[in-house]
Amino acid sequence: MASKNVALVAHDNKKKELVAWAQKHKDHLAPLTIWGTGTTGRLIEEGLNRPVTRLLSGPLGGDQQIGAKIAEGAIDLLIFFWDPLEPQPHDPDIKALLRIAALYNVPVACNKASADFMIMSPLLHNDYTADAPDFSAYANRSTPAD
Ligand SMILES: O=C(CO)COP(=O)(O)O
Repeated sequence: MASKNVALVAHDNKKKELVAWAQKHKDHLAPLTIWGTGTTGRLIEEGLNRPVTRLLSGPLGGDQQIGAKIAEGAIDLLIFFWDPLEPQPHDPDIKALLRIAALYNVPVACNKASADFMIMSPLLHNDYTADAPDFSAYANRSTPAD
């Protein structure tokens, strides 16, 4: 079975929390391929001492790159500790990332408790595959498969 892919993203005030969370769940993360936005990815790499596929920093387009990977079906789980107390310069990109994850039926954890539930779920570690997104309500929208 190909390894599953998890994207880890955190805003600056939440980075320490995400690194500590990742260290706590090092064993659960071990079989997964980890993706991350630029700065988060570097901190996770250092914190776990293992490679992370790093994209651009969020404000420079990293959220959009993660969103594109989701649209391509490359991400199985998004853990995104966004900051509920501080506006970000790239708020539209953050909204877009959360939107695309909802659209493509990708599980999203936005805080430690939901991340705990998801990373320890047997569904993630067995051969569960989420339903493909159902676009039938949007019959006029074309996709490359049409
Ligand atoms: O801004 C981010 C997510 O919206 C994260 O970007 P960095 O990981 O580069 O800080």
